[in-house]
Amino acid sequence: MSSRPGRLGVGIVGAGRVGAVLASALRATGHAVVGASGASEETRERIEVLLPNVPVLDVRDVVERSELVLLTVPDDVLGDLVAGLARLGAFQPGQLVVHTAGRYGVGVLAPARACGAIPLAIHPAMTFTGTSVDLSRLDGLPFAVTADPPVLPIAQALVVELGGEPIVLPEEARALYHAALAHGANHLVTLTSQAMRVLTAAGVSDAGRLLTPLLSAALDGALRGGEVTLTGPVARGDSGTVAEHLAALAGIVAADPTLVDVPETYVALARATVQRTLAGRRISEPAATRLLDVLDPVTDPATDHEVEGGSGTEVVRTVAQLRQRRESWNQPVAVVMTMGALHEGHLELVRVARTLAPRVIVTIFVNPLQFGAGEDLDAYPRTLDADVEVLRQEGVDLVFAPPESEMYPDGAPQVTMTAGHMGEVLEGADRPGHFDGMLTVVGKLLHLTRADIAMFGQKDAQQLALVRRMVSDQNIPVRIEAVPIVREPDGLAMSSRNAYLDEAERAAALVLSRAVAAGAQAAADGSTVDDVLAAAQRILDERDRDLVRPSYLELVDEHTMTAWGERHPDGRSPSRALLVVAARVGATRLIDNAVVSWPLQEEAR
Ligand SMILES: Nc1ncnc2c1ncn2[C@@H]1O[C@H](COP(=O)(O)OP(=O)(O)OP(=O)(O)O)[C@@H](O)[C@H]1O
Ligand SMILES: CC(C)(CO)[C@@H](O)C(=O)[O-]
Ligand code: BAL
Repeated sequence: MSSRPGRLGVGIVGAGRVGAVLASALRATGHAVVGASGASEETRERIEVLLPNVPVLDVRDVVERSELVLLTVPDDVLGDLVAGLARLGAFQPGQLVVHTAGRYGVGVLAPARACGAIPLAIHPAMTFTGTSVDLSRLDGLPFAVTADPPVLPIAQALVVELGGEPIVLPEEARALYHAALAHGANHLVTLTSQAMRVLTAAGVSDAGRLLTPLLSAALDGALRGGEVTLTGPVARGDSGTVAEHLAALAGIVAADPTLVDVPETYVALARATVQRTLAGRRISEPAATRLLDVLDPVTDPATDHEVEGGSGTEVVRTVAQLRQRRESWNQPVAVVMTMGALHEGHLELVRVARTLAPRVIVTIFVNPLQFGAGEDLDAYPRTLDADVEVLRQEGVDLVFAPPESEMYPDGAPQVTMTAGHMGEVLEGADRPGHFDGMLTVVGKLLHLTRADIAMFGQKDAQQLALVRRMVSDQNIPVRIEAVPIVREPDGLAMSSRNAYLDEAERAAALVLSRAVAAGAQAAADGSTVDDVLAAAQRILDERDRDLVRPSYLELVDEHTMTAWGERHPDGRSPSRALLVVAARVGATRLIDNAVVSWPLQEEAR
């Protein structure tokens, strides 16, 4: 027991790093350490070094012999230990029972309190090595202190005696307090070692030396000034750089899978950084959206890696990643360009592509350039996860699903494609600029994928014709393959926009496929151009006029999109033409068409 007045006999249960250091500090202030318990060899050694001549006793003896019991066991065993000691009757009235678990207040000591002991919780906000080096760290060190109000001064005095600075915390704040400390300190270690591992992978021999000034300055800045001291690509809204980082990190993970935790952490922290810089109004909402797009889950190179390893379908989000994958292939490549929300029509393009080339790339990008003001850019269905899943089942090699910032890093491009007159008729008349935007992105995607073959659906016939024309006018080295329209069993041409239709609209929409089918039948029966149009028009006239507002119904040349009547005012029939129709069904714009061909004798007429 204590030898000098006011000094206490201190017992220490679980002489781990913290316990041994605190007990040693108490001893230095004149308290007697009457016993320590510790099962492991390491603990015993620590007791010998930091607490020489202190007897190693079993737990119960330590508690029974001391006026101040320091419980420094792991958080998870503390509750059971206290309850067990209480059951054994080891605690005494008036005894100070102190624990040092950050996460708990004094509630966990309730069984000791029930025995008349005085429960106190003190937690040094420090990481300890368990050696004498730690003793100097106690000087001025903040300690969280929790105790019942009447005995709070005892806990505070104890901390002051240890050289620390007591910071009083209510019982209910302890878990948050401890979460904040663990997040800040422990995760800082994880983060720093990740940065060191990546630098080592980049060939830097002394990563610690390289990082020390920067990380010290960053930490110092953050502690003094908070988030406003943030620098770097997120704070600048530089999504291109972030995308480049992700691509580079994906590269090192492919070379060394033990680094797989790094891109995951990068993405999580970059997301949080975006949110904070946005909240602090340091970046604009569009800049934040661009950054978050780049950081979308599938951008996570770790996920890419899994996808690649798992099934052979890889999802990439950046131009750099696409180029890297593409360069590793020597075989012919077919590309299927889509805006996602995939359906059987798209899958038919994929299936045909697979028969034409050993490698298939599918691009998924809702291209803002081809949407006019007031069109459905924002509402356009985006179902990336489901799309990737079906493409995986189709055995697609690569899915390129870039965020907008990858395709247009500087916003809308300055130099673009122009469709010319052919882009101003039919769809182009209703959607000014649509085909310019479409051709611009198709051109880019052809360059990026360096595809040998590109698949386009006959459903978007004017698009198909324009792409062929661009490829020819611009000498782009690619073969364009058209795939016939895939229809629902009742004839409706499949389209991602069909998802917008309600039941009544869905039924009313059938009038489009029925109209072009009627025209095609009339041509097969040998009718004149006018009669073919009239047959289609008759069906269109039967439409539900509240729901269907036709935009055009025309017979055109499938390569030039010029109306057949314009070219042949005499009404002579061609051998083959395209019957195209468009209408708004409710608020949804739908298109359809049919290739119509006349019997040979009609052609000769
Ligand atoms: N029913 C279909 N049959 C054949 N090809 C199709 C069909 N639907 C779309 N495609 C083709 O798939 C490619 C990608 O088209 P997109 O992603 O725009 O789909 P969509 O269903 O046409 O969507 P939207 O609702 O915008 O018309 C294009 O080449 C398009 O012609
Ligand atoms: C070809 C295309 C993918 C370009 O955005 C788009 O117009 C489409 O989905 O048809
Ligand atoms: N389906 C063609 C692309 C578009 O409508 O924007």
